[in-house]
Amino acid sequence: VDLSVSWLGVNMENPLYNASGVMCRSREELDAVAASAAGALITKSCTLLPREGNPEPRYAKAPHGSINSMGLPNAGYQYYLDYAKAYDHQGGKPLFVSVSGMSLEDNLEMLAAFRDADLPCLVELNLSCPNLPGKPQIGYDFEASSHVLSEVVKVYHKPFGVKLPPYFDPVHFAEMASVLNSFPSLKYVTCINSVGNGLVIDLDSESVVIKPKGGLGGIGGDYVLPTALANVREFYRLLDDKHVIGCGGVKSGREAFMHILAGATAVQVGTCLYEEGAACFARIRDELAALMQEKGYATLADFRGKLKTM
Ligand SMILES: C=Cc1c(C(=O)O)[nH]c(=O)[nH]c1=O
Repeated sequence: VDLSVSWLGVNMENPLYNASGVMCRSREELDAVAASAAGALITKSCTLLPREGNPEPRYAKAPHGSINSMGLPNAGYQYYLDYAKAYDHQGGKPLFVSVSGMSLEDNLEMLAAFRDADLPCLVELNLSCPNLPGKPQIGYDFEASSHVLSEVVKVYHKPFGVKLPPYFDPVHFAEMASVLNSFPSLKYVTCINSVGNGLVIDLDSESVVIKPKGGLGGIGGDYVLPTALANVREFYRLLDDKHVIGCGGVKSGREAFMHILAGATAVQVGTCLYEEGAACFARIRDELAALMQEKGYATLADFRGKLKTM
């Protein structure tokens, strides 16, 4: 079976890569993803200046997934720009850079810097960080999203992507799709970011499990798979001439297959990568290949977006 996928000028030997935020804050972590069986790699969302992030513990494993309120800890955009400048784009795997400025001005300054560097990597604007105390997720404000994107495309003229929060209402899917469709250079969306502000309680200690925000944090893992699949499917259906990248609940070839069946061009792994390490990519890749073999599919295109309805 052929697991390769080529899209937006990038060629991936398989559709799997890390979810932004997991195993991608330092060059050592990024190199580990590049050295693994992953088909691509994406950086931790970056801000204008380095950030320590929220107080620890800020990540916890939960019975069916994870909770995090990292608070956007990152080395600052220059660090990832330098990594992208030094990266072997020809021989290496596709590199994506995630940008999540603390303000529109910061985002525009970072995007201008990536524009001027004229690198082959694709830039992804994060509209959905749920863990900055006092900062609403841009993606939940359709007018704000439209304004931000209008300003972004004035500065950044190359194809780019956005990381979206999960939506839970058909009207919201339609509204956000309408906003996104008005930006032709926006060529892909990644669905979904963590399901924001969940609360995991430890019964023995009768306590929350992370320190920031009274224990509230973004939820990932098995808990979010149905929501992730719905977002992939709805945006696959509603967006014109854009790719959808699936993220959420992928821990085996099965969920990767589901995301692609729902329409995903490629698939990211977050919680499972955090817990299992980079070996998960070879395992999930082989499981996906076996499933395709079993079902008689030779390529991803044979079943991409072909979810049956009743
Ligand atoms: C960029 C910040 C994010 C963070 C974080 O750094 O807290 N966690 C997430 O689950 N998603 C994010 O988008």
